[in-house]
Amino acid sequence: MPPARLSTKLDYQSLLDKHDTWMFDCDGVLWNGDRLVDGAVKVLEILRSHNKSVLFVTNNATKSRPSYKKKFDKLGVEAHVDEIFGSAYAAAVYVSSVMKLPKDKKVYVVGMEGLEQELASEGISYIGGTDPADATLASFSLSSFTRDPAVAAVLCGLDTAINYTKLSKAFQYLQDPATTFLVTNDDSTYPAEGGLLPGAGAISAPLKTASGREPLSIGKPAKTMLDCIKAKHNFDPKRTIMVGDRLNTDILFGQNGGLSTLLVLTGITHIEDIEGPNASTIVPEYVTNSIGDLRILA
Ligand SMILES: O=C(O)[C@H](O)[C@H](O)COP(=O)(O)O
Ligand SMILES: [Mg+2]
Repeated sequence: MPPARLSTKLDYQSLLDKHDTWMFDCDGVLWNGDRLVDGAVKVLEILRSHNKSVLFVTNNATKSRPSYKKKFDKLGVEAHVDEIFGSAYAAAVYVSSVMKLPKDKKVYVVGMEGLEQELASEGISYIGGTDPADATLASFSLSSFTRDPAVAAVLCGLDTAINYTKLSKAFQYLQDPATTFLVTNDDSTYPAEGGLLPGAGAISAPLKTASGREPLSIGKPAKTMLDCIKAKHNFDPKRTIMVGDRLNTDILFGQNGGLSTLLVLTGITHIEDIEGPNASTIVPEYVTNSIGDLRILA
């Protein structure tokens, strides 16, 4: 069944009446890079004025929840830290609460401050990440590498300072099948301001190729992220809607969780991805151009 294309005030009013909890993806929905989508602030205000629960669910692992709160504040978007769920947070919770990584073990991180901060918040020891010693474009020599025997997992997320040294070190650990291979998410591209950039999936791809291993992906569409939200918020899946810009993460995440799904066309997905001969098999329930369209409810 094709998605319902929202257009009239009645369409948006009906969506508002049917859903108490609104989960918003961030990149490509609320903003692209640091550029807000037109109407995003107003729409969130309208939803809150109707006593709707608003949550933010992002696969972007570059920031911790407190760091995201600073971005929300800087952009003038009302958000509370406990409404924000990022894949860095979900990955840290997974390592601590699901893997139950022993205290004498460590994680080798390919990623940025967000991942490090969330791991630290969960009491997880890590190496790698933004370690200045790894921030080099020099070629990598194994003669200068000493494996840390405490490393029991490799965790890879979006790293805009990726280099051969980080990939080489992570790969050393991944050659041991006992080392757990985790990625925060698999997004192939990142919807930045003005266009697309390589996403987290493009950062972990070299490790998958070199190791021949498939990692466990924590972020959307996996249920781990929803489990993290359920641990902090009560919501009725039947009266919850996931608003996203990527079919194989946001919309699939919503479908996997039994949520309604609203696709917006301000990020990754274009109308030809859901209509016509090359349409995806992942079909959102609703589609609208932008979350700004919901300003009609003002
Ligand atoms: O590359 C990535 O990690 C993702 O493209 C990006 O961060 C997605 O973020 P989201 O759309 O889930 O907010
Ligand atoms: Mg997105």
